[in-house]
Amino acid sequence: MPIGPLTLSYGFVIAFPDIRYIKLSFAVDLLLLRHGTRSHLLWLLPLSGFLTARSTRFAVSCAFRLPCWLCRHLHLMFCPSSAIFMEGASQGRWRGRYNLIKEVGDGTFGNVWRAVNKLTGEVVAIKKMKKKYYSWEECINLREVKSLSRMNHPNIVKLKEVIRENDILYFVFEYMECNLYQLMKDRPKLFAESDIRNWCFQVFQGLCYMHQRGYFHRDLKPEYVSTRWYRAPEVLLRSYVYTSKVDMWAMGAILAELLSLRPLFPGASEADEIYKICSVIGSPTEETWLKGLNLASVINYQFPQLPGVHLSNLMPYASAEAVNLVERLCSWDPSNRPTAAEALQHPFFHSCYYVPPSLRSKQSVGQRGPLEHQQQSLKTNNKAPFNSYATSKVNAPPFGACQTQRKLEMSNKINQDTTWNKKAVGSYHVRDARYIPPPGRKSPSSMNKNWVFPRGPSETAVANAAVGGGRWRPAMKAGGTRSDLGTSLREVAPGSFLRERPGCVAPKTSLPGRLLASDLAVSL
Ligand SMILES: Nc1ncnc2c1ncn2[C@@H]1O[C@H](COP(=O)(O)OP(=O)(O)OP(=O)(O)O)[C@@H](O)[C@H]1O
Repeated sequence: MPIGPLTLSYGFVIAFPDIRYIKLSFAVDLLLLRHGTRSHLLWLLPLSGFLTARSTRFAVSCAFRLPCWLCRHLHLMFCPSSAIFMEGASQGRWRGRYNLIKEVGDGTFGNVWRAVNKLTGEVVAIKKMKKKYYSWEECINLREVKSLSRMNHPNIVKLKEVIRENDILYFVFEYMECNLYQLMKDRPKLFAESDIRNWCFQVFQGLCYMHQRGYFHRDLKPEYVSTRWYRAPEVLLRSYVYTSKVDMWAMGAILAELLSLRPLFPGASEADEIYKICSVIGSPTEETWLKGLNLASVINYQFPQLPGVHLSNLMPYASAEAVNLVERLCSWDPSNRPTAAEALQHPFFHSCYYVPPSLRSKQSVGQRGPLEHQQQSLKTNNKAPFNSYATSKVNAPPFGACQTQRKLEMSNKINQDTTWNKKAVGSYHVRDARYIPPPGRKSPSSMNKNWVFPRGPSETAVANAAVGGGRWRPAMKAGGTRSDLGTSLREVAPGSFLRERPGCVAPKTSLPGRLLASDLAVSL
């Protein structure tokens, strides 16, 4: 009789009651003990041997795991925020608590399932990590876990539980019904700007919260699409140090995409990405981004010399405020981009703030709502409401001051008879506006039919300017490909998303704009 190992494993049956094969083994061995080795029960012996071998293996592994288990409980004792961490076993068959409905996504690091909590009926997203985790320490030190467990904001997707069972790690997130890509892809006409304002306001609130706590997302994008399109130039040029301003760049690109239903910088490669940026916002100069020129020279890269276009040509139906915000967010120099807190003060978001009725303009007439009317009266009185921001930026015009100017520029530019404008404005007719899918879903060549960039001789030159000589730079997130900018840059792997639910109106009370922050990085 295999008494020794069994005695050991019985002990662990108590500690880990939901390990089913141990329970089974326990039952079979009891049977053998009761009936001795009666011949008609001899057939049970091989089965018992097999189960006992498993029990032995389990017992040995438990002996190794026990210290980790104790560590985790000590950790829980001293770190209350980690109450979301659960050893699957101690939760008593956590799978029994959730109904897995269907797989909704397959990321680099895990598969995501839609599931329902049987007890509460709550719909959740369960992400099963592909890599095995052999200790709790490994799990607790994961960037995703460390950062998300500290975030508690209505516009940041909630990490509800972290479960480790049989060395497999599961994250239970609140479920997001929709993402920006899904919203845009079947969209037959442009979104109302009030909707875009509402969504972005919420995302900026989430970002503000996150940035103020020393974290940034660094992989904001509408969905599972090319991260490159939203990647800030300092990252493309492999700056050693980058900050939360990379999120602000991405938000500029996303806002523009929402306003026009076309990606703003749809680069087919890294070199092409920089080319696209130059062709939209104009090449950087010593005045606009000296540091960027230095970064480029370090990797032996030469910017194409392009004048850029007025963003209002690319989004002719966007308000001057919206265009101005995109312009500010997509500044070459990160220090010229507003912070999330500053962006929330931008005139584009004025109507998102509640103004008590007593302070609202008495003359609010016509079709404008009182808030919009008040905003309008601020404009006509030429009061830049947030002068502190405006004066702190030497090169940047104050938000309020530029509005009239931008409107004039916009109407002039739309009438200009250039190939760029003709094509851009023509393709932006509201009734024809359709989302241009990312290359993963449609080939870049077919995409170019809809997204026309001025092609000059420099484009090939830029692509060919992918020369060696640059140093390898550590990327903040592993994985990826060889850079076409010459050095072995590791691409910032896609990691996380911007989520929002459609149909929300009141930004302060509803929760559509969520940051799915699985790729949070700590600010340097
Ligand atoms: N909380 C959620 N609610 C709804 N769907 C989600 C949620 N989290 C993830 N998904 C879906 O699962 C997919 C994979 O998400 P996941 O976070 O694993 O990886 P990823 O960040 O998209 O990709 P990668 O890991 O390759 O960067 C997403 O594209 C999304 O469609």
